[in-house]
Amino acid sequence: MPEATATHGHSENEPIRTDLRGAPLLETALLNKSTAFDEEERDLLGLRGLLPPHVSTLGDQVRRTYEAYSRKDNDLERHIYLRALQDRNETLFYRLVIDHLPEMMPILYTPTVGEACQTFSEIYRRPRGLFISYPDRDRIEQMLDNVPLPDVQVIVATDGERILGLGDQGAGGMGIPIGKLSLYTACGGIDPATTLPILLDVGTNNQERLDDPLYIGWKHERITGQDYDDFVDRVIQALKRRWPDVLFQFEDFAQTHAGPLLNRYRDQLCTFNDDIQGTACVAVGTLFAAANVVGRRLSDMRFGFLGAGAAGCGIASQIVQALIEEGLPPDEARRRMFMVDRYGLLHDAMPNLLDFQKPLAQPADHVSSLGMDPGQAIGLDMVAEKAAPDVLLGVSGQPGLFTETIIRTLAAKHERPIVFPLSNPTSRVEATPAQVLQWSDGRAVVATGSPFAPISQGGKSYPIAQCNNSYIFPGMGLGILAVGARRVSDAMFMAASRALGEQAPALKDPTGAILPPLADARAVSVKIAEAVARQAVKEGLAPEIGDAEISERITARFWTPQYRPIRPA
Ligand SMILES: NC(=O)C1=CN([C@@H]2O[C@H](COP(=O)(O)OP(=O)(O)OC[C@H]3O[C@@H](n4cnc5c(N)ncnc54)[C@H](OP(=O)(O)O)[C@@H]3O)[C@@H](O)[C@H]2O)C=CC1
Ligand SMILES: CC(=O)C(=O)O
Ligand SMILES: [Mg+2]
Repeated sequence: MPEATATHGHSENEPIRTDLRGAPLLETALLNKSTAFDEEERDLLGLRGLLPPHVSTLGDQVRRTYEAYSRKDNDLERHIYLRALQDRNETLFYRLVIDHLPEMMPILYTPTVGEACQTFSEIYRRPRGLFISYPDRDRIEQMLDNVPLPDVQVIVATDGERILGLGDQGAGGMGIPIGKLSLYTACGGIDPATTLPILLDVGTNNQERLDDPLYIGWKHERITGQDYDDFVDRVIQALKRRWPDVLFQFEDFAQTHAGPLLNRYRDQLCTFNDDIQGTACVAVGTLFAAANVVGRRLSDMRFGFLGAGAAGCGIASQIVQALIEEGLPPDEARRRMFMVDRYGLLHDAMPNLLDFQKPLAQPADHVSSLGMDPGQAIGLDMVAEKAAPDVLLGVSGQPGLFTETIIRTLAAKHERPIVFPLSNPTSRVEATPAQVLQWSDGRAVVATGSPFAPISQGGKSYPIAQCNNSYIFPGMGLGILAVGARRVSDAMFMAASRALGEQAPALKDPTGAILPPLADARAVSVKIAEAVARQAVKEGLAPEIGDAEISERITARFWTPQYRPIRPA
């Protein structure tokens, strides 16, 4: 008998039946109501005396926990508090988080989740999710048997090698799947009983972690090559056998693995890579809105990138597709992309381009025609000067590389430069919004990957949009599950980008924000889910159902934190 099963799709008054009694029930986070168990439940479920006599409401509990949360003196302590609450009482955790989403998102997610991953071994309290460690590779089926809630519908998995812009965090990377799945529920209405965070523990090359006596992971250098591929394949095949329809999200894999794993598995199961595709999707959605603010079409613009890795190339590929859909020939669309990586601007005369970078490399003769020398490493400052991109995106994971000179150069060439320093966490941002606005005299349209407070400058306040894949994946998951999509296509991501772009306040008022407020995240996810689901049906990736039924299904499975009566089985 599972501890608790999926609770979506039922009316608020329909009882949940359980065999659990007394203390074990209070220990079961998905069923625990703590002081909100009513008199009848206390008698029927062996709780009398285990709780103080006053029966609280969920609202009382939210007030109590918010006060306790507010008393913590730093963000990591607030993170620890929220995670402990999640492990104690999930309904209350989600009610609290949803009621304070703009305030708590930076605590549960970037930037604080980065610190939580770095300190994961010290702040570890209770088990959550599945650690599949390389030495256990012959026991994967057995480990899957141990998953407490067997109705798994969404998995987020990482191997911890590229955690935000913080590099290899080994098993501490588990903080990311836990955080992302919390957002699936808080922002996308995915029933938490159907989610499973997974950490693929293949070792770590982070010496600090290896030297740490408290490190919770496998103390071994990372396995690589065929051993790595075989291990990941074993896990994925076992997951497919157990949950054939599961949505599997790859998260924070290093560049060497991110693209190859996606390409290997995207036609084998319902899967996507959030850093490649989710990031591309939110960036393109935000660019649709930004283009509206500056009163131009994307297909009239050029795009400069710092960082031609998983995120950078993912974003560029989807922008190319958007430009093609606006009418540009594919070659011309690609010539609009200026991808600057560690060794300079990518062009086709460069040796050692990675396979996924090749389609985005500039023709060397085009580079020359713009006055740049393909025989030399071409830096971003040169690209800013000679190619004059209208849009500059930062996905390098390196702080401070959007220098004053670069931003001033772009601001001299464009009335409204669009500048998105997207690297996470906050400590890795390529330039702060305050810098970008200062160096562009307040003319730049800015969005960042991590949250920043509004900037006041020259008597004006500028809201800073958080262009983060968290706007996308919750709605993506909701749409996929609602119609039972078998695969995740690029066109489904494009539909999500358009649905996001259409919700930008800037569409109605060009001085408005380019992304909807975080407080509206649940409504935004529903719109994205509808668009994604419709696209899946259109492509034959989901059963043929009409728009009205799609909306009904999304509403029916949208999970809301509320206490339902609990009764003995
Ligand atoms: N806002 C959002 O929603 C998202 C933001 N991100 C952020 O984007 C960043 C990158 O992620 P991802 O693409 O997956 O990582 P990758 O490692 O795949 O890509 C980073 C790229 O930047 C290059 N790079 C490193 N240093 C420099 C430099 N000094 N100049 C130019 N290029 C450089 C790297 O080269 P090399 O490999 O040689 O080091 C690599 O190609 C991270 O900080 C991540 O948090 C990612 C996903 C979503
Ligand atoms: C947001 C995200 O997925 C990242 O920074 O990796
Ligand atoms: Mg990520």
